[in-house]
Amino acid sequence: MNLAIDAKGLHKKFGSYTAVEGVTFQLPEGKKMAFVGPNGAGKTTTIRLLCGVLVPTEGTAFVLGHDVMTQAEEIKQKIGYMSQKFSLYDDLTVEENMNFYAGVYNLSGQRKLQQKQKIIELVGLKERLGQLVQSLSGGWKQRVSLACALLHDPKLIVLDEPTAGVDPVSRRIFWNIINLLAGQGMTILVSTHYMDEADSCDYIGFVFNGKLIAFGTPQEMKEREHKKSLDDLFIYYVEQEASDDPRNKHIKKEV
Ligand SMILES: Nc1ncnc2c1ncn2[C@@H]1O[C@H](COP(=O)(O)OP(=O)(O)OP(=O)(O)O)[C@@H](O)[C@H]1O
Repeated sequence: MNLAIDAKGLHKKFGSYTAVEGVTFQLPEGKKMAFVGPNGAGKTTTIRLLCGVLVPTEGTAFVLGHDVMTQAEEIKQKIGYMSQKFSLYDDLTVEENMNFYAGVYNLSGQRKLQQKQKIIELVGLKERLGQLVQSLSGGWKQRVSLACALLHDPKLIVLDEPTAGVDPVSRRIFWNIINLLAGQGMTILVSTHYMDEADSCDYIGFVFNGKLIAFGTPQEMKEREHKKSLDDLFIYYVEQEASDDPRNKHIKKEV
């Protein structure tokens, strides 16, 4: 089994604050995984560690066989990363944004043309190419951002809350594209607050207080803990974690 991600004991401190604490998991190639957790739990920081954007304080991680400590540039060239804020240029058109990202990934000539054409079709952007990004709705911005992250044919795409604040129809269209890519063998890591999105993934990691408090397939976790839904399962894990940690006694009452 080839691993797309192999993380062991990842820690990240900002000053004296620990944002990520001992994150360990393995994601096989070709699988879909969701990080689920409340705001501030450490999902984005973990994602940024795995994408080679942040350097871990402790621990190791290999992404597509590359070490996050020493081969961050190789990782950035091989993965597609869609950050929470979409990282698009508002005052450029859709196509100009795609051209910019083609440059970032060193695409030129025939290959650039072919890749652009393929992705425009996949994501359904043909009618929007000349439109300024600032005039697009959130759903369209999300699709343009995905298109930019796919231009270089990455084997792994990492999506940080891609559907936050997006309408249900756009959310459905977006997931149809993601599932098409997964069907073609692409590995997907996505962070989300939507349990239905997480439930459709092969693996789920529940993140709370900087820790990966549970990891597994949705089915096996629900069966193991005798829970009907992911909501119940998540609350169960958070309560357990909170009751183990005297600093979190209040959480038990709140959830
Ligand atoms: N550069 C930084 N400097 C200091 N603290 C940071 C920095 N980046 C993140 N943090 C803190 O680390 C914690 C984890 O943040 P992170 O963005 O990873 O959470 P998250 O689970 O992605 O939350 P959200 O769902 O709101 O995006 C938060 O308390 C945040 O304020």
